[in-house]
Amino acid sequence: MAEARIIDGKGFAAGLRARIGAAVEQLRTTHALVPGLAVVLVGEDPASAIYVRNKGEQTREAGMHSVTHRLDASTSQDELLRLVNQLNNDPSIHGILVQLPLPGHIDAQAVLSAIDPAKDVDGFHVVNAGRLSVGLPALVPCTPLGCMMLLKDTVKDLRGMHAVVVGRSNIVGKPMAQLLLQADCTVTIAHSRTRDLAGICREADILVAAVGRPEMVKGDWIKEGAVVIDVGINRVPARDPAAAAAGKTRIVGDVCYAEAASVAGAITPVPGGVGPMTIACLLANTVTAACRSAGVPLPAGIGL
Ligand SMILES: NC(=O)C1=CN([C@@H]2O[C@H](COP(=O)(O)OP(=O)(O)OC[C@H]3O[C@@H](n4cnc5c(N)ncnc54)[C@H](OP(=O)(O)O)[C@@H]3O)[C@@H](O)[C@H]2O)C=CC1
Ligand SMILES: Nc1nc(=O)c2c([nH]1)NC[C@@H]1CN(c3ccc(C(=O)N[C@@H](CCC(=O)O)C(=O)O)cc3)C=[N+]21
Ligand SMILES: [Mg+2]
Repeated sequence: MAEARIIDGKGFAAGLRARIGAAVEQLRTTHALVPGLAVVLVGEDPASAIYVRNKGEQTREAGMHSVTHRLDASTSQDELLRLVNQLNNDPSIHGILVQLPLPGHIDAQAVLSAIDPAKDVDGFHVVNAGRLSVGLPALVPCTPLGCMMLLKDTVKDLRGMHAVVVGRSNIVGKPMAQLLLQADCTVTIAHSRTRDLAGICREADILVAAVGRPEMVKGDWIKEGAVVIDVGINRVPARDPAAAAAGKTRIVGDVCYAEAASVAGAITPVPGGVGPMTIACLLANTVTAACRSAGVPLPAGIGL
């Protein structure tokens, strides 16, 4: 069997950002509309700090307005809610993202519920989750949206395919399953209590792994020719023992890539697969939110 086709999320994301940049330029010149994104980071989590910096840079590169609020880890829930409320009422801001995880003393659900659903570019508010599940226009969570764009680009006709999603979180697994269902896939959602996970995965034409366990999905869990979307971002010790001893790390997915690549028909790498799509879709959602708030038609080429 030939090696799997590598799904180039990094390249696809660069193309999407270019289309977003062109759309932003159009909105500015024809509607005097500049989409604005506010990212809120509470505390010092180093991984989160990198993503937040990338989000700010890529937002500005696309010609959008970008603000980042870095708050101390000791910030109270009330202070955070006040900031969210201020951003809800700021007409220059069309999208609000509060980086997760939040420190333990803050109720994340209370904060997410305080975001104006029209500015909820993460798509985590119950109003957007509900709209997605009943098939109304919604802001769709960025990671599943990005996975879906890659799938539609990879597979000609998704209808009737058996999609298995491993993971049922509100931010990845559940909305991913909703989007696959909307695309007429037959969807199985697996999780930590699923019996015979390997056997169920082996039935998948499309396998989405969003588990958070390094290289859990093995090559013999994958059907010959299946499309594998690896959402996992797991930091593990560097391959070189000396480097590992010095604390160096590398990133791997939830799928054992080396094994999977000789069985699958197509697969996303980690890094360079789903991750870059997540940030590009955040920019896309911000443009979508800005257009809806201004009553301007959505630009073509930046959605599903
Ligand atoms: N590329 C990107 O842009 C993004 C990547 N991620 C990455 O995706 C992964 C998943 O993230 P997220 O959904 O937030 O994680 P969560 O921890 O919220 O959810 C993990 C899910 O996996 C299930 N699970 C855990 N262990 C097993 C197991 N042994 N067998 C089967 N299922 C299992 C859990 O089941 P149960 O519900 O029963 O506990 C749960 O539903 C992480 O690696 C994360 O870093 C996340 C967001 C964006
Ligand atoms: N409110 C909120 N929304 C999120 O969307 C959100 C969040 N909180 N908390 C953390 C997770 C994780 N996440 C990623 C974004 C980009 C990459 C990414 O760009 N990855 C690159 C680089 C990986 C690297 O080298 O670090 C890649 O996979 O190629 C990964 C993961 C968004 N998340
Ligand atoms: Mg990736």
